[in-house]
Amino acid sequence: MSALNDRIPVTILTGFLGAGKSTLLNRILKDPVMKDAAVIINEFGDVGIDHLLVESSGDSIIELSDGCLCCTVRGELVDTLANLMDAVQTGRVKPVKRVVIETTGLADPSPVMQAIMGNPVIATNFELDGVVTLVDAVNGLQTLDNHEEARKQAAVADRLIVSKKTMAEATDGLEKRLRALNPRATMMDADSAEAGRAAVLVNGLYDPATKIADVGRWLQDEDAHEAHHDHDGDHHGHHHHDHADQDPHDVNRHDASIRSFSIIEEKPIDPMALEMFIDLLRSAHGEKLLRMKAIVSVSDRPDRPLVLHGVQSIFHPPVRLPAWPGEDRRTRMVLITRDLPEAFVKDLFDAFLGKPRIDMPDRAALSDNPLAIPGMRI
Ligand SMILES: Nc1nc2c(ncn2[C@@H]2O[C@H](COP(=O)(O)OP(=O)(O)OP(=O)(O)O)[C@@H](O)[C@H]2O)c(=O)[nH]1
Repeated sequence: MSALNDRIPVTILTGFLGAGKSTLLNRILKDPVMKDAAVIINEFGDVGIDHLLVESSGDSIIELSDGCLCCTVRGELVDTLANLMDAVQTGRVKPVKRVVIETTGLADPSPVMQAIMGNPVIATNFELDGVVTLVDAVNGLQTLDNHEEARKQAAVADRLIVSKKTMAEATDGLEKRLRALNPRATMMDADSAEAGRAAVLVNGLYDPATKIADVGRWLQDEDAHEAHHDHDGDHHGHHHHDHADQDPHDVNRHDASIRSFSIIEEKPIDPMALEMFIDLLRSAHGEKLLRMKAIVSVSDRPDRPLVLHGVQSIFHPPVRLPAWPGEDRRTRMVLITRDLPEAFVKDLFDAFLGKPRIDMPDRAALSDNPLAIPGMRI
């Protein structure tokens, strides 16, 4: 198959134990569009019952053995995806248009995302499309308090789906907290009709068929936000918004280390500077980088933006879009970090762009990093 053009989108469906992942997936699988989808379910515990709950099973439901996705199953997930690809290519199973991975409730989603992006064979054939996270309205707040994995699940989501709302007394607190943790994810109720449609699984940075990016969706309210906070005094030439930083009392102390912010740059970026910036970010601060998505104007081909996305130190091979998806031709990056302050990342970015500040090291001082970025040759 011709790589890159035909990559199969993979959606990760996550959410804490009992949040309603299987229930929602069952509904979604009834959507006729899902007949060409493969579902991979990661079990935790000895008895694999989830696959029995997923009613429309058949050949396309694949179950991983029990175990934590972050260690043993990561290799198994790679093997499973490789086998699936092989089965499709040799005609043993019908072509697959989408893969859904339902994670165990206890999983940190990052290793799952990395399994898709980090292996060259897998990344040639599959594209991480997005992360859909279910949050239970009854236990959600408490789960977020008690489990780092649950906070990460919510922070990296493209879509947040709140389940069991009818059973909860009030959901304002939970929704506010999810908003602070992840200002850009679209939020919906599990009970709503739209939550049960296959379209909830589609969150990609661009459509793999047309390569048209949906930047508006992944930047969410960026424009609305800019209208309210016009940072006129921003002498670095790009705007920034730390959504989680509005009111310190708004942010739960457990969530305080997780940040979501954007970097916007007007001028096209020198490819070497971009490469070095990403390289340093991922090699030196990878574990703090929960997620990054970017559409970049690169100075060698400013008419054809580059889409980058990564999780921790692992990045998908960059994709050149045929054209800009809209009028706005600025570089836009969205980062979700943990214990990595916005100001630090922005100073780093400025330094690589050749905008050093008096108290900051310049690009030359930062660029003696020996690590190369696989797939980052642009
Ligand atoms: N009222 C209500 N109940 C729900 C909803 N979603 C799930 N449930 C119930 O919650 C329980 C757990 O749902 P599952 O779909 O098994 O949850 P899960 O996230 O797959 O659970 P694990 O696989 O254990 O992590 C079941 O009894 C469901 O019927 C919802 O939106 N509303």
